[in-house]
Amino acid sequence: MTTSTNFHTDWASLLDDKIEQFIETGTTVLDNCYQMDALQALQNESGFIDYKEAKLTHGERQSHIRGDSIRWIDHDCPAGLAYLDSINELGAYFNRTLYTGIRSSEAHYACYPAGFGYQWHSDNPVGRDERVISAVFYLNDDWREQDGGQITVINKLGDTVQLLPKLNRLIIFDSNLRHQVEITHRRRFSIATWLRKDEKWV
Ligand SMILES: O=C(O)CCC(=O)C(=O)O
Ligand SMILES: [Fe+2]
Repeated sequence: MTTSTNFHTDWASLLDDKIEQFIETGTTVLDNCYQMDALQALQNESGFIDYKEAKLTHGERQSHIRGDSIRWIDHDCPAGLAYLDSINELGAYFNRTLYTGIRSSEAHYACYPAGFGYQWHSDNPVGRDERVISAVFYLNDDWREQDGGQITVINKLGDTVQLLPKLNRLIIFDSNLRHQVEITHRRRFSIATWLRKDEKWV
């Protein structure tokens, strides 16, 4: 741990009741993941960092597809690293319960300005499958329906799941599922996170 902030979360107690749902649908949502000091540390770090422009895999921003600015979590982000330590515990939980073979994680802060979203996509580029599970954690106080910015996921059964990006909420889904971010009407902060089956690259 690189910070004294408390990021401890008992993933089994949050997920044991939902794991059947995750197997069946490829999606689940957890609320109240962390304590207030951890949330504040993440909010603080996400709001005071210099965002780089989001890049698609071919290296060019396409704001008609995605409108977020991102910053990858690295050694300059102590709260983000503590968050990733806890996400690695989540990966260990999935490996124990579902034999997912997760070996690394990666995450970036993202900020969507009002008027932007992220159109339909899946998190593995065509022909790749290293990302096993996607998890998006939200940092937005008092988010309301009229603020927009919902994440919409088509689950394994073909049903549409739509959720608000509320503070302390983690949405977890199979990285191959298609999803989008609806146009947000307020500045929207999140941490996009992936559990991967290959070795860490940072
Ligand atoms: O912020 C979200 O709700 C999802 C973001 C996303 O799909 C991505 O960054 O790949
Ligand atoms: Fe995505």
